[in-house]
Amino acid sequence: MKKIAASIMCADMLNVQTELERLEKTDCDLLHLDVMDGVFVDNLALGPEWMASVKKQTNLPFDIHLATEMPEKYVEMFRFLQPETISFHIEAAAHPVLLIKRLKSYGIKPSIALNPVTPLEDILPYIDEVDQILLMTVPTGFAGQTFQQETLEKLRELKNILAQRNLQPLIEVDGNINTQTISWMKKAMPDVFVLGTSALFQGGDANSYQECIQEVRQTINAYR
Ligand SMILES: O=C(CO)[C@H](O)[C@H](O)COP(=O)(O)O
Repeated sequence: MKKIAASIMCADMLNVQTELERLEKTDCDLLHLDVMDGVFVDNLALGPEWMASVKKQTNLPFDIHLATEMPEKYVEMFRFLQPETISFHIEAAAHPVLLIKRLKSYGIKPSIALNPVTPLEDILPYIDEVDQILLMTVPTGFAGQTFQQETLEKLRELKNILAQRNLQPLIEVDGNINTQTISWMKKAMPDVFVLGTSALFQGGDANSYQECIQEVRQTINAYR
């Protein structure tokens, strides 16, 4: 079953409760939460206390993306939220194997993230240890960017490698994900689709959110 994650940093931040209520009425599967430290990326986003308040208002499982240096430190900071998944960047992790083990010991699914410019080779030593691979389709850091076409080849290559090695971590894609960019992935469909400003959060209401998610699901199903 393919999963849809709503990227809450793209929501109307002055009306978060309403946004969460709208998402609860859809068949969205996950809440994607970006942590940005102003160092790994030139942006700041989403702290642990704010997320704790969000958790009280939603039943959606948390899919946390650490767009940070020192992911080891941030895992300790965010683990109390009991997220389903935490993604950390291969570019930032000092000891990926230890971090993966630690996440597992906390009952959190480890996910390894990579930016469009990062070669796939950098994550290959770890792909048999993780539950998910987060393939960024724009440079991590900002909403509203343009899809990087070269990530399509990376996606195909990753799918081939996983098939050859008989591995089944989920592939998550994030960055300018909408029905058009999903249609470009028809040769290699990912498993988890993060929806931000380019599909979901466009100032609509609960109905338009559900329509958007249905349309995205139809597009995914058309190419499976
Ligand atoms: O990854 C992100 C920013 O780096 C956000 O999670 C978000 O998904 C961006 O979505 P969009 O590109 O549709 O605005």
